[in-house]
Amino acid sequence: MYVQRLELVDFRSYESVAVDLSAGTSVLVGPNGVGKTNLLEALGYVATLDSHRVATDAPLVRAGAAAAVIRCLIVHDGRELLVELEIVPGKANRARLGRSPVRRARDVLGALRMVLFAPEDLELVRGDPAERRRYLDDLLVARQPRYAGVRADYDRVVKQRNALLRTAYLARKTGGTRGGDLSTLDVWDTHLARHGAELLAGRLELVNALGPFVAKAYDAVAAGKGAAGIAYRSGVEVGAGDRATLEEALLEALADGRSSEVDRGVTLTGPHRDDLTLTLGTLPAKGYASHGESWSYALALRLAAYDLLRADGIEPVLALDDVFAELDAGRRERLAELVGGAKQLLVTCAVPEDVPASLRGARFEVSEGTVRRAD
Ligand SMILES: Nc1ncnc2c1ncn2[C@@H]1O[C@H](COP(=O)(O)OP(=O)(O)OP(=O)(O)O)[C@@H](O)[C@H]1O
Repeated sequence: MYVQRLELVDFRSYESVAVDLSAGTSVLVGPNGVGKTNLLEALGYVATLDSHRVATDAPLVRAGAAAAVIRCLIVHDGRELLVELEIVPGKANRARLGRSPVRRARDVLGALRMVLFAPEDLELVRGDPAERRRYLDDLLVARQPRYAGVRADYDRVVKQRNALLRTAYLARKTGGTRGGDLSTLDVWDTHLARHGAELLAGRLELVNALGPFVAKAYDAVAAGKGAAGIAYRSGVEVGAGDRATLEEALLEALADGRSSEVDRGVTLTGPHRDDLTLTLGTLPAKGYASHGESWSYALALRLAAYDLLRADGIEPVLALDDVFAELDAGRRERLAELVGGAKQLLVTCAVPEDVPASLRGARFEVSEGTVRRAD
């Protein structure tokens, strides 16, 4: 699959821009702050309905504008598919697929498969568990878009269960009598266990499949310095990892933890509290790995995601934001070898010489608000 055209209206720094791309490598060149990452971020948003840089949509809309539009023409198996997203902060996104409106924006997930590596990915190694959960869930959805619905159902249940626990907690704290009714908590436990087990089973299967790809990618990126290993860390006993066992385990854990949840007014059990453990040799990467090792690990996680999708028969778009400036000459060449065969590779850089000659495909010059083909 590859992106043939990207159009943006009032997205980030762009009032209106259109970029015609092709399969193979495209290098987006320009000084710092001119809007190179904004272009990749827009594509990433089409792929995940999320920004890799911000948690809310408001910064994605050009300052002073009310809404942003991303239009993206994708070519997959020789067929063209147009995806259009309108982002209005505080409201649900409006989406079109092939010019027809879709009921929910998440129906566009799967139209564009993309793996984006960006400097922010260092947080995958050094940041909170939420970063690693998002990495897993985005990949889960890229492999099987139905998981977008599973995740949304699970998030809704946690939110409603939390609201119930919180209301009871506040009622108790203020000595009130209203709002302290927890009689529906059992029903919410059942919902949480059902949706949670489905999400958990998906993540466990994913981590199993991903492990060898992470080890291989780290080895390639860091040239044999230590072995990278990943493991899923769950708050419940996962057993064989099948849905029925996980549902039971979650129900049991919810029953065991009921009193502390009621005491604290929040849901403490479930996949929304889990983590992906990253190790280098025998040590955890977080807290132990050097800057360079952490950076290589983050890159390896993205390259592994790319390789796994390819092994599934999905050829995603690969985007590398500002990656070559961080690497010495040897590592640059090795990375170029690893990614050079991508169906579509998008690379950003401030200094064109940082990008190995073997990757010099189409070149685009980015300057404030404009993108110009330069070769
Ligand atoms: N909502 C917005 N409205 C207007 N301008 C914005 C908005 N969000 C970001 N910008 C501008 O976009 C620019 C940053 O663009 P981007 O991050 O794409 O730069 P870049 O070319 O990738 O830079 P670098 O090489 O430093 O990574 C900044 O000048 C910022 O002020």
